[in-house]
Formats: sequence, structure tokens, C-alpha cells
Amino acid sequence: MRYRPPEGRSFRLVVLLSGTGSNLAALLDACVDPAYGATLVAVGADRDGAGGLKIAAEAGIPTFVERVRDHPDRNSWDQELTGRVAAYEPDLVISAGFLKLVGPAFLERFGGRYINTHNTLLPAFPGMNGPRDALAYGVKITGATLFFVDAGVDTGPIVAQVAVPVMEDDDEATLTERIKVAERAQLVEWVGRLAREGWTLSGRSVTVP
Ligand SMILES: Nc1nc2c(c(=O)[nH]1)N[C@@H](CN(C=O)c1ccc(C(=O)N[C@@H](CCC(=O)O)C(=O)O)cc1)CN2
Ligand SMILES: NCC(=O)N[C@@H]1O[C@H](COP(=O)([O-])[O-])[C@@H](O)[C@H]1O
Repeated sequence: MRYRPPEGRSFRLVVLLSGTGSNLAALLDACVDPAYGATLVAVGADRDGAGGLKIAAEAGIPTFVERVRDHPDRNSWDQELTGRVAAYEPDLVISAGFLKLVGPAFLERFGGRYINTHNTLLPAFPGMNGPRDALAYGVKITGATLFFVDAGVDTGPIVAQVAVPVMEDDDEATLTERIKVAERAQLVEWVGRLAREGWTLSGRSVTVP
């Protein structure tokens, strides 16, 4: 599958998040420069009060919240989330600390156009507690992975990875923060490249010309 950058209009981004939004803030900064080649058109969350929603609102970006608990079942939430995101006609959807697994409706609509940044070197330590699991295992190098989301948990085709050393005196908080610094730089670099150059997805291979 080949995705070419649109001609005659800006490349549109929607960010999904659950937390503080430091990755969102980095993307917002990057989008200020027209040469970056992308515009952030909306930010969505699965919960009220996520710090990233405040960052978006202060920047004048439309926000929305779609909570699982407001739906009779997970599929209904997945369908509603799909519609909320689709209304903004994104070229690319970015999960940046979005702590919900999306389902078939979302992947049917946005598969191949939905990336997630994860705070370990996948396939090691998937899930919600990556840095904690990496520390507990005793790895000496971990990092961050940017990948296209598929139906598994952190199993999709990898766009980019960055390594981060584990220090002897690291705890979960210090390691998590050091990973975030590298993760933000990687996210900003690769979202820009995807927006400006497009991409080809073939099996597990991701190519950016
Ligand atoms: N279908 C997929 N959806 C998402 C993926 C993915 O790989 N496949 N990646 C994420 C984010 N993610 C890690 O990066 C992740 C998110 C959520 C979970 C999880 O187990 N969540 C539970 C509940 C969590 C909670 O609300 O406290 C759940 O969804 O029921 C694991 C990994 C983006 N979506
Ligand atoms: N697997 C899900 C997960 O743990 N994701 C992680 O949440 C953080 C969000 O930070 P932010 O809200 O400051 O952007 C990021 O480090 C991201 O990798």
C-alpha cells in the first residue's frame, strides 16, 4: 500500500492521547514551521482531564473525548471513535500515549494510516508498562519504537526505533523520562518525513522514499 502526500493542501494530523501530552507539544511546535509539511487538525482522548487536551485547547486545536464507559460495549466505542476521528479527515492518525486498544472499525478505516509511539524497543516489552518491564528484566539498552498499528498489541510494522541506554541508578521514572526525550525527537522527525514524502507499507516493511 502506497500513501502519497496530498497535493494542493496541507497534510492533516489527528493525535490521540490519554496523558500529559509531551509528544503532542513537540508535534505542535514542529507544525508551526510551514516547511514541516503537516497541520494538527484535532486531538482526541479516551478520558476527561488528560493534560494533552489542555495543551491542544490552549493552542486553539479542536479536541474531543470518547470514553469507553459511555458505550454499551467496546465495539460501539470503537465505531464512535472512528467517526469522531474521521470527521477531521486526517491523512495520518498518531497515538501518543493513547492507552486504549482500537478495534476492527478503527483499523478498517485507518489501517496503514495510524501510527503509535511506544516507549521500548519492540518486540521487547509491549503493553502499558514498558520501561518498568525493561528495568525488571535488566536490559542495558531500551528505547522507543514508532510503528503502524495493527490488530495486535504493539505488533505492527516498524517505522523507526531509537536506542536509549539504561543507567545503573535508573528507576522507572528516570528511565521513562530519558526515553521520552529520544521518543519525541524520533516522532517529530518521522511524522515530518511521512507527511512530506509519503510511505509504502508492504507486509512488515515500511519504506519512506
Ligand atoms: N489495536 C491496537 N491498538 C492500539 C495499539 C496497538 O498496538 N494495537 N497501541 C496503542 C497504545 N498501547 C501501547 O503503546 C497500548 C494501549 C493500551 C493497552 C491496553 O492494554 N489497554 C487496556 C486498558 C487500559 C486502560 O484504560 O487503563 C484496554 O484497551 O482495554 C496496551 C497497549 C494504541 N492502540
Ligand atoms: N504503551 C503506551 C505507552 O506507555 N505510551 C507512552 O506514553 C507516553 C506518553 O507521554 P506524553 O503523554 O507525555 O506524550 C509515551 O512515552 C508513550 O510511549
